[in-house]
Amino acid sequence: MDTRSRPFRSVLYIPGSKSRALEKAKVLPVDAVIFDLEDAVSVSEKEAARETLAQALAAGGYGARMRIVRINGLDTQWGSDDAKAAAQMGCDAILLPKVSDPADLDALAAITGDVPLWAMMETPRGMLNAAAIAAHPKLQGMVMGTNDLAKELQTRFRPDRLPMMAGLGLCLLAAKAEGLVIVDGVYNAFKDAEGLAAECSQGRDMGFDGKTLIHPAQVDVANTAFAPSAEEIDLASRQIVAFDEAEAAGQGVAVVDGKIVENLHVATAREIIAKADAIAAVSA
Ligand SMILES: CC(C)(COP(=O)(O)OP(=O)(O)OC[C@H]1O[C@@H](n2cnc3c(N)ncnc32)[C@H](O)[C@@H]1OP(=O)(O)O)[C@@H](O)C(=O)NCCC(=O)NCCSC(=O)C[C@H](O)C(=O)O
Ligand SMILES: [Mg+2]
Repeated sequence: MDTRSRPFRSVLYIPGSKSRALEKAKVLPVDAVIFDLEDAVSVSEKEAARETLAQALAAGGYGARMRIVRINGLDTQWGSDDAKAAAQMGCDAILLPKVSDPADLDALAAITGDVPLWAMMETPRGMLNAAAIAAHPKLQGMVMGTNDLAKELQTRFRPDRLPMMAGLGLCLLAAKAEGLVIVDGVYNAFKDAEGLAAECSQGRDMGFDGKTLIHPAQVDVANTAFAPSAEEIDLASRQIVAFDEAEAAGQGVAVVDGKIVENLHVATAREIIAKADAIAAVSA
């Protein structure tokens, strides 16, 4: 499936070192998995996790879920070997942490060849260079790293995420300008479904494609928040019908529920229907 036409409502991090979690992902209704070799794996397990992950991916069983491998940074002692190994794992993309400059992606691509790349956006310099990073020819998607960003910015976590907004906004603009997928950061309190739902709702309103997650308990909340609602699908369907009828009658504008519907609204309506169809396809 083409990356832009597949859903990314729920993108679950799985530590590459945890065989049980690697197995569990095969039955979870997630749109994508980030197999992590970076922060979720302790220093003492780095090499073993690389091998465990290679075996899990070789065994397969992840179905339609997009398989993304997050390696350690190339400035670490594991990064280069991770990159070489990930390029042979048959994954769908490789995710590089702490991308601050397009040259970081050049360095990775020199090792990984044609494998599509994703970028963790989580440093102040990365925020400022978001447009240039998004324009990298091998880049397919961006993932917000809001924990690292908070650390670098020395901000406090707030429910409204006000201190993050400049960075989130810059990355969203950059990703949208280049037609990339962009996924929001994690919600750390994985037992707080209400807080997660509020943050997912905010992320959806802002235009993120989905949410990165750290625990299976978070999956249903994200899948619901980032899917078109029944009301949105119903309205989109009626807008398309009304606009088609208006056009057939030689008019450029229709009215639905007291609001005008122009060709740009119909384009959005068609995207909503396409997303609902894509979700139905992966859920079947
Ligand atoms: C947070 C956890 C350490 C909690 O683990 P645990 O105590 O084992 O949870 P449970 O007992 O509730 O687990 C129940 C079952 O679910 C499986 N499980 C747990 N987590 C996952 C997962 N992420 N993927 C798949 N399956 C998972 C358990 O194996 C249990 O299964 P079973 O026994 O068969 O029922 C743990 O959830 C965890 O390690 N989560 C991932 C943490 C992580 O990946 N962190 C790094 C990414 S966040 C980040 O770095 C973002 C970014 O870089 C930034 O800067 O913001
Ligand atoms: Mg991080």
